[in-house]
Amino acid sequence: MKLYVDIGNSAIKWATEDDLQVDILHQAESSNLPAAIEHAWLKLKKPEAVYIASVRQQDIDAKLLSWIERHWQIIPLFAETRQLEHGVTNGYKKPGQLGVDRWLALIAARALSKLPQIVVDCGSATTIDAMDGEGRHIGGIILPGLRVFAHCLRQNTDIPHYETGEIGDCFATDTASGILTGAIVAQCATVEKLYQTLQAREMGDVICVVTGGDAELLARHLEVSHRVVHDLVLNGLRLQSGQSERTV
Ligand SMILES: Nc1ncnc2c1ncn2[C@@H]1O[C@H](COP(=O)(O)OP(=O)(O)O)[C@@H](O)[C@H]1O
Ligand SMILES: CC(C)(COP(=O)(O)O)[C@@H](O)C(=O)NCCC(=O)O
Ligand SMILES: [K+]
Repeated sequence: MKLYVDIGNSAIKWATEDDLQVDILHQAESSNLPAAIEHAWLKLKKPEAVYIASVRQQDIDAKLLSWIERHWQIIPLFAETRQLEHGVTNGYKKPGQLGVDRWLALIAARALSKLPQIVVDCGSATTIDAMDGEGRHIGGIILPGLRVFAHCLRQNTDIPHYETGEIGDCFATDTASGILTGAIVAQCATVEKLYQTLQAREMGDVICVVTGGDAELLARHLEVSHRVVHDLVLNGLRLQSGQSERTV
């Protein structure tokens, strides 16, 4: 059994080879590792290999690494951002600077379609990357994710306490809804802008793939056609680890 692990700034996600065949993804908060995974991982059959993609600090990775060594006597392999892999060329000036989660999402997206693509990952940050029909990553942007967006406002203003908001149209009529709607509208409008820019550049069809913890929420409000793929990063990790492409 192979275990694939994606450590983001908010959540740790994991899946076995079998889980990925049927789009199952498990998750826990990534703030308290390894305690957050211990209960679930102790129930797993001992894996023959563990592959990790992490955008967290090295001491967090190190704690998980020693848990894995202690319980399963194996040393996990860490994914890395590359210059060229699975038909995708990294567009960053310094390729290694691109987050490994973004890189893996790109190679998984390329395995899904050879059309030009916008790849959106809605997590702690929302990243939006563009890739042309030749698999060239053109570049992308980083926005605060939906939660961070609201958190930033609370941290930097004396905005009075507010309850949960709802999204109606663009014109919210209470504080909570104004903040939530602001975050969603800002992100959707940005995705749409990059989509249209790529469409004009490529002069043809473009597809949009959305992943990450807030994918469904954002997707509900996106006006461009799109597809939600929850396990995009884990599928990229699986590809980098040497497994063949899967038709998702
Ligand atoms: N059950 C859930 N538990 C925690 N966060 C969730 C859940 N469902 C959706 N979310 C949202 O997903 C976000 C985390 O998404 P994720 O892609 O895992 O982020 P990251 O890769 O940065 O860890 C959270 O900020 C939250 O808004
Ligand atoms: C942009 C990110 C913080 C996103 O992290 P996430 O929301 O998945 O936790 C991460 O991909 C990262 O640290 N990237 C390095 C900088 C870059 O990609 O340019
Ligand atoms: K992200």
